[in-house]
Amino acid sequence: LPLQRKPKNMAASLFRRVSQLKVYRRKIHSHSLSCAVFRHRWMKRLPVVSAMTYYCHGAFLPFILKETLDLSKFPADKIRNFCIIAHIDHGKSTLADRLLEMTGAIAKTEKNKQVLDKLQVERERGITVKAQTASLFYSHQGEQYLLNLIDTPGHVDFSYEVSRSISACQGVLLIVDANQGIQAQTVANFYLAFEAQLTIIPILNKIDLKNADPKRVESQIEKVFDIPRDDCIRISAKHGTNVEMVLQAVVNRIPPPAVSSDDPFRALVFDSNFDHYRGVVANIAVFGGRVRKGDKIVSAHLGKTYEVNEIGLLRPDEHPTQRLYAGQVGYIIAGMKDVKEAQIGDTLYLQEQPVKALPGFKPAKAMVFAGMYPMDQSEYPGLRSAIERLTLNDSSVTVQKDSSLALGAGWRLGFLGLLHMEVFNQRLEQEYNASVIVTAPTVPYKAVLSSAKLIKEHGSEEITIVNPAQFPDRSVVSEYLEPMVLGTILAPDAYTGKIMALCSNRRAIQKNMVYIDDQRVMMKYLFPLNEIVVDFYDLLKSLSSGYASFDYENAGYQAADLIKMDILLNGRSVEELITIVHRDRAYNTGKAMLQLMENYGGDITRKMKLLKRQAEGKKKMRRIGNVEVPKDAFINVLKRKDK
Ligand SMILES: Nc1nc2c(ncn2[C@@H]2O[C@H](COP(=O)(O)OP(=O)(O)OP(=O)(O)O)[C@@H](O)[C@H]2O)c(=O)[nH]1
Repeated sequence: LPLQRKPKNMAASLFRRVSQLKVYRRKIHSHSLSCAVFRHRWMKRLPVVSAMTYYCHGAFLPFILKETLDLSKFPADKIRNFCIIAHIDHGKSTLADRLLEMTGAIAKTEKNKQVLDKLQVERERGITVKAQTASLFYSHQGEQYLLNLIDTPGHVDFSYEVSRSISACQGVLLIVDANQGIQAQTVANFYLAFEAQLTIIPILNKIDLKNADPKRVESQIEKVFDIPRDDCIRISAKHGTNVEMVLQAVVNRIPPPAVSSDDPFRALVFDSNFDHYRGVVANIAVFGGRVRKGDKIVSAHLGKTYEVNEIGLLRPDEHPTQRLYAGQVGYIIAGMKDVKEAQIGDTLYLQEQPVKALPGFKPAKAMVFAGMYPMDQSEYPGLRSAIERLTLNDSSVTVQKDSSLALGAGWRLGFLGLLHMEVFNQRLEQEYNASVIVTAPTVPYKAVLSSAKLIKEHGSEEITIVNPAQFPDRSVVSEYLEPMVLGTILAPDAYTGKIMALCSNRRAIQKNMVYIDDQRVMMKYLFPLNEIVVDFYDLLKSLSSGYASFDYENAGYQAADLIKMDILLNGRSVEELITIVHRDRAYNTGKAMLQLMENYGGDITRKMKLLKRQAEGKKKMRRIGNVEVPKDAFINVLKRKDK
């Protein structure tokens, strides 16, 4: 490719030259980071050439990568698979950017911020929602290494993504903000990696900050995780300080995957996406043997056979290769039409060489349920297809049809947590232009049935209740159970009193309390999930002036004195307002909901007068029992949202 002085001319000349080539998949932008993959028509038998162009500080840096990049040069001992884990905002994505730049996977430019955060919600909220993978080439002491980096989300709702990323790795970079120190998710993520017996490299980030206190944070790491302080690497991901040391530590400290290319092929599916043109793109970690284009592979879960259409590395964009070998991490496209065919945790093997499936993952369990309805019933088909398409890429969302007298036909969706639910909602709106009504979230309660007839009907003694309206009557139940979580709170000790009062108000039982240094306390509490799902985190943050952090893990079910609370409007129970509450909470919860109704009361009379004059006024009312309530008021009560 020719290099000319002016970037614009360069772009024009590049476009002229590639006009003979078939543009393959990617759009070309002349003024932004552009990545184009071209397939040469008259060189069919030769390797397909991928040209990547980068617009960087006013100059193009074109270079060519061959699709036939010979991955056999990277036997398992030259491979390191690792992920980055940390508390939210401690700098995972920023460090990932630096690692990508230093190994030449992306160009060094202001525009390339958080390149692994691809979704619009990720960029807007500044959080990582979906784990991403990038293969990096790194040369160390005269040897070439292939480093596979998996960037993971930090928020508790997405810890499922963390655990499955961990399963494809031998080591982790545990990042801790040198100013904030260890936080609740640092602890939770540490244990995920520790229990999986991965090598843990502690990294203190943001040492450039004025208030950074790496010494104090190193002693926290020593005390809480029992990792020698000398193992810590002090860096500034923002400025690139000492990031080279991180790469060296990855090569020197993390063991290579213990696999062999001579074994039969088997690969673990650790993530999958749906592409409308090419079907399912599955991310795999090869645990043995090798695979190439044209191979017939079988998915252990469904026993279905597929032909491999394309395989390759993620850098972080897809880069096709001829083969993938044991120890390597990449993607595979094999004509699967539905993400359910590439289940996360599934094993792929060659048709002619069946192998034992790898231990997969426990499926993600929905912990928060809410009703979702179209604003108007005429929008139902559009919303249905939007939900179907979005769940194709997020298999942790559960979907059940539901209907309501006031809101019409809709769905009851299950999410991993409240943020997960909000993100899903935001994606529906942004990516599919759908407007939805979401009802107040509830948690999955259980009931142990005592009636033989009902046990027979349900096929089991225990049933899960995700819709409060279906709460079985006490006369047929021997016991109600509620989901519990073990919460970890880290905060400066000045707030301990306030935090303890908040927790006891939420029916929590203290399990443990330790000082991690002379000022910070770590507390463990057993909480009913229902008590923390909506506003606990916000309250905790505000009463600790933002200093407390919180994380939780599932802790099974416990018997609870639950009741079903009906709300009567003009003497009739309204199905949508039925709530499951702990007996002690019933009065206050009921009062709060009525208060909300009352707050909208003024609006109701005002709106009634207004709407009477409008022909379409009727449409905006919902007939509930024998009372007409403006739709807005009703929806806001359902959402438990005050004016
Ligand atoms: N001063 C300073 N700021 C940093 C450094 N590294 C990251 N940051 C800033 O910290 C904020 C959070 O960084 P991210 O990389 O988005 O954090 P993250 O851990 O990936 O966050 P999640 O993906 O949401 O979990 C951003 O505003 C970064 O610019 C650093 O070394 N020094």
